[in-house]
Amino acid sequence: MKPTTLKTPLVLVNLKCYTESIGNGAHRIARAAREVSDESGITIALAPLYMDIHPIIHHYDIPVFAQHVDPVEPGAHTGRMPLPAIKSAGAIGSLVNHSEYRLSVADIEKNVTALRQAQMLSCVCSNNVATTKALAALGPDYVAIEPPELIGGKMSVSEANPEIITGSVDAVRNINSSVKVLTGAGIHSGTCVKTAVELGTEGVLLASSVVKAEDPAAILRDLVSLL
Ligand SMILES: O=C(CO)COP(=O)(O)O
Repeated sequence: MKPTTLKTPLVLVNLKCYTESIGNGAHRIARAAREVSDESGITIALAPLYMDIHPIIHHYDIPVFAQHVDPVEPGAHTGRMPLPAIKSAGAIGSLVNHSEYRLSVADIEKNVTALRQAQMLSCVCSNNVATTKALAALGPDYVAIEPPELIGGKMSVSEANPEIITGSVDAVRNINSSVKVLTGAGIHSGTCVKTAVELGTEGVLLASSVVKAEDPAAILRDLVSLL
């Protein structure tokens, strides 16, 4: 089987657990992502709640990541989500170590290795340049640098902390140039996305500006407009 790859630049929307992401809300965002992706030719991937992975792929044919995967083998566990379950639902990869779901280094490594062995994509989240260096050494497909203090806010990482983006891009290139860098936190406009890409990233990981928008297609259109 060929390893999964995604065209860059990548816009990855994390639906988190927002009210707007539940049930029909997830379909509303997926429909918008399909529409804007078709119009623009830009890859828009989603990370929905687990139960929406399969329906979103089935109805909208969009690349889907899980928001998290548990570093456990299938077996006698209760309430966990082993990797083969997200794979069988159709996910092409998973976020790992999101700032809202931090893991130990040992568990991050376990997830990155398991995803690679399953020919799925790992997108490991990082909070600063030092952590980015350690995570890049694990060889994930993506490191997504998201300063936690900017997550969910109105000021984007591209505006507030461009140095963390360039620092992460440099650090990753020095450690493992095959790892792609995404950035996120507060991304809300085409200018934020353009700046992130000009600073050397392969795209963005974002949430609230799309998920909480009255018209998700309009904001997605703006986000990809300068690429
Ligand atoms: O945490 C994020 C994406 O995973 C970023 O969230 P916001 O786009 O809401 O700042």
